[in-house]
Amino acid sequence: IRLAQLSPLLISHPFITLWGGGLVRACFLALLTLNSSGSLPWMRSFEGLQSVGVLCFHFPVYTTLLWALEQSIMENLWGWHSWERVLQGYVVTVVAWLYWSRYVSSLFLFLGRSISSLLTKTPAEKPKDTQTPLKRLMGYMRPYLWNFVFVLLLVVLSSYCEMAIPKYIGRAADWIISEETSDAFTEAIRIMALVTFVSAVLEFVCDLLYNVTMSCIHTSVQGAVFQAVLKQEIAFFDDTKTGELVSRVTTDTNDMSEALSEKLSLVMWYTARIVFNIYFMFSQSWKMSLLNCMALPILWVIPTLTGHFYQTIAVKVQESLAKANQVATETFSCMKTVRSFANEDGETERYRLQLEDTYALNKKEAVGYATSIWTNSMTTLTLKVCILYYGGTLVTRGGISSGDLVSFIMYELKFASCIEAVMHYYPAVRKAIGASEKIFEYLDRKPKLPPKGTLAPKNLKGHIEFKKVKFSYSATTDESNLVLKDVSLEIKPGQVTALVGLNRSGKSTCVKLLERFYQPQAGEILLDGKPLQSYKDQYLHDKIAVVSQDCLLFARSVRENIKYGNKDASDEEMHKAAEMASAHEFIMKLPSGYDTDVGEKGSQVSGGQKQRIAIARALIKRPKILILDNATSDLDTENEYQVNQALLNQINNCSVLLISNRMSVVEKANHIFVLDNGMLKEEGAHDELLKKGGLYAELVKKQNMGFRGQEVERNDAN
Ligand SMILES: Nc1ncnc2c1ncn2[C@@H]1O[C@H](COP(=O)(O)OP(=O)(O)OP(=O)(O)O)[C@@H](O)[C@H]1O
Repeated sequence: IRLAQLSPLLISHPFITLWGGGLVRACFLALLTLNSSGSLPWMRSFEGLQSVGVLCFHFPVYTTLLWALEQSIMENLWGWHSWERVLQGYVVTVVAWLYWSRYVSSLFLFLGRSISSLLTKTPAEKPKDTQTPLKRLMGYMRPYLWNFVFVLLLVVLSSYCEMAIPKYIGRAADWIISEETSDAFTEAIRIMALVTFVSAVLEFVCDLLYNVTMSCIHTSVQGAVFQAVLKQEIAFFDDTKTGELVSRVTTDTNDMSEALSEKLSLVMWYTARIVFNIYFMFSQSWKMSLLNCMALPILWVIPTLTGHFYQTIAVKVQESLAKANQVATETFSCMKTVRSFANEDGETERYRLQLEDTYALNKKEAVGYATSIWTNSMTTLTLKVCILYYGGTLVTRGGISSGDLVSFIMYELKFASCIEAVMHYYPAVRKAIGASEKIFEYLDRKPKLPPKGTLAPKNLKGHIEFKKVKFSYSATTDESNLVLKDVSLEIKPGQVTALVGLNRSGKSTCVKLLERFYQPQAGEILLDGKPLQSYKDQYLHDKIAVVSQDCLLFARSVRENIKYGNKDASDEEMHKAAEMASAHEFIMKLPSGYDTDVGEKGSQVSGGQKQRIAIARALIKRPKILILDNATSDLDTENEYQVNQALLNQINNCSVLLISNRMSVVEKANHIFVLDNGMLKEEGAHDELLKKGGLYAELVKKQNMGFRGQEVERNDAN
């Protein structure tokens, strides 16, 4: 190249050599890249070829720009093949490659997705797995499209007005320096005052409209996430911790909407200001503006890289915070257990360890933030010094007026602060988008439920049949994992059927299958001869009422708890249900009767009272099938017997499935099924089973012996 440059043909045309050399080098490298079998796939990609372009043409472009700015270019024209320049070329190419691969591609993706999501009519409720968080967010913004169009218009107008002010300051400065006519000065001041006022009013209206719109979007996203979580199958709740769910629905959506309402609006404002800033700068002095713009790519690369870093780290911080929340939620909800084991220090330690993890991630985040701010300040500072120096020389040469320089310096200062602001807020917006990924994960998750049923017959007999049902909580159907093994049983209409067995034999699992919380892996469950899944979900839950051992009450009044899911029920119906559950009497003695708040999880009432309220809650539905799964276990033997008897006597025309560990309670049942380790061992009436002398008889015997043993012990103690 050096020899060619010095040849008699080219020595008088250094510019042609510069550009021609770049072109030859680009063609040669591109050919090599595309034809060589050893080149890497990314090199053959569009980004790879772009990088070749940057490597070969950045220097001719740079030199030409310097020439346009009337700067000395002799050294560049004759020294572009030196090793320093070659090295500099590779450094610039690496930076450009990072810039292209991270920023430009994401910008194109952003624009493409934004436009397509705004134009396509796919409703936000029907997400596709491939949709990115950003596209999903745009989906929620679509109903407010016109609000956003109006906001954008206001942003443009107000930014234009704001950016016009330095121009009139420059004019006023020119008047002060020349002291010609006062008209120009007063006109400049008048226009300045007017545009300042208009800009302020527009900004106010815009902020108001934007924030109101964003709060609407926040509410709808939060509602949708909550609804999506509630729609999931029960197994999802078994696997996902409550703290994590709460964190996703509240903290994450709040963080996201906060960042999007505040930070995104600032990014929008400052971007519009940058655009008008550039416009006014070029109208003041295109040469100085060109110099200013040469620094732009460097100013953009930094936020892009830090933005990407933030996005990745934000997801990790969210996960870590969700885990810490889980520890806190679990500890507070089991506070009595924690206290009774005096394990406050243990729980504090667990929480501390989790917070340490979050702290480590926050430190990384802080390093990224500090680096981006520092590099940004350094670049803008250097740029300011260059502009002042170059502007000064232009004024002395008479290229521009002093007022123009004053305006330009003001534009330059604003430009720097706008770039700084975008750099500051842009990573936060990316971070919010990163955080929203997890939220949309829940929205996108399709519940693993069977197809919806359609049956809702007016008259239901309440006849249930289990036919060779096999079930395992894990996906595998290995014999060792099966909780129910070929269970066949029948609950006849209007009869009391009991299910007994040792702990963990699968009794409650049968109930969960009846409630359709899980699906059997083999066999089928029939209700009035039709498969259970062919019934409508709401219908099924109206007809089947379950009172289980862990009957949870909500932190609301007794009235609200009994009418839960049946808020239209009358007070008479509520009283009747409470009487049937032997609850009316004690409820009336509570401080505010039916309006007494039962406290969190029913902490303000005793275990037995809780269970009676839960029974009333089930009876108010007037169910066709009533399942009592150890529903009265918190009552003493005497009370349990009484409540059960009262219950069974009053319920007419209703199939009852009774699960109890007390044999005295089940002995009155019409039919008894005995489960052992997930298998049906025996069935029959109480007397038949006793005579048989099998597992049931053994259970009865052991319980009687247990009671007698306790009595003997008590007598001995007395
Ligand atoms: N959500 C679940 N996920 C995984 N395994 C479970 C789940 N619920 C119950 N199991 C397991 O299924 C088996 C049967 O439990 P199930 O609660 O049906 O028995 P049970 O006879 O009602 O016991 P108990 O009388 O103690 O209430 C047990 O081994 C239990 O650990």
